[in-house]
Amino acid sequence: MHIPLAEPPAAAGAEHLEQQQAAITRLGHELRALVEATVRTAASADTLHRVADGVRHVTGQLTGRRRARTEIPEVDGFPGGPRMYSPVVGAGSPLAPPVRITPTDDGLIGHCTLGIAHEGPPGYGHGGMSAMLLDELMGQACTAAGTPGLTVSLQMRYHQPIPLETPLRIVGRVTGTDKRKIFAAGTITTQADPSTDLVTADAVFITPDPDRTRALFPGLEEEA
Ligand SMILES: CCCCCCCCCCCCCCCC(=O)SCCNC(=O)CCNC(=O)[C@H](O)C(C)(C)COP(=O)(O)OP(=O)(O)OC[C@H]1O[C@@H](n2cnc3c(N)ncnc32)[C@H](O)[C@@H]1OP(=O)(O)O
Repeated sequence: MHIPLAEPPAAAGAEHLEQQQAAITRLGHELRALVEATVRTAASADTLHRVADGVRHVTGQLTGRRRARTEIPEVDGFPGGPRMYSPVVGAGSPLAPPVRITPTDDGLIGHCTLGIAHEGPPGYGHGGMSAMLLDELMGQACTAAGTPGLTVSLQMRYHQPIPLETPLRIVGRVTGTDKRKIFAAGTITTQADPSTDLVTADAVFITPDPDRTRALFPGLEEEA
């Protein structure tokens, strides 16, 4: 079983997928604005109840077919393609900052800004968010290197707090491989001061064997 990295959407239907992705991105943007307003507001209880009623009404409009748990959305490519609903990079996810990733000669660089919704200590990023950002960047670096894998070990080191509302730079790169094991490293700095590490991480990823891959991801299309 050979699993190819995801290709961009085929020409037929590409326009439909682009329209879907644009709409998903727009809704994600509005939802993130709602989340930001929600965690910052000092509105009265009456107002909060009224807004909650409105949100419940809006949620009720997302009717129709719902995707199954293991289904890969048509707008996504896995592994190696867009992940519209990822809690890290997904433009459609209100949970995601979202991180924008670009390749480099040595791995991947991600850019994002964390908001108050990602707060741990007052004014600073939640340590779990840092782990999520680095896990994603290192995981995607494995995929970009042609060796996609699942995290089996994640070692975090927190050197300085991550400032909120400050553009961040997240680096992920593969440092070695040993059969199905891929070793990776990552750092978070501010964009303004990329030489001062705020958080660093080392991780081990494993490419599941073909039987495990089929069992874990039944939605993956196989290539003969
Ligand atoms: C192509 C298919 C798609 C692939 C996937 C793509 C995903 C693309 C997502 C990209 C973006 C997501 C980025 C976020 C990444 C997540 O969030 S991943 C989610 C969190 N991780 C998980 O849920 C993984 C849970 N773990 C598992 O399911 C199983 O451990 C795995 C990964 C399937 C591996 O199981 P296994 O194949 O039975 O592995 P096993 O034979 O026990 O061990 C293999 C080798 O690794 C070693 N090993 C095992 N555990 C460890 C460890 N903790 N430390 C060091 N070595 C270890 C073993 O000693 C063994 O070594 P050797 O004896 O061969 O030298």
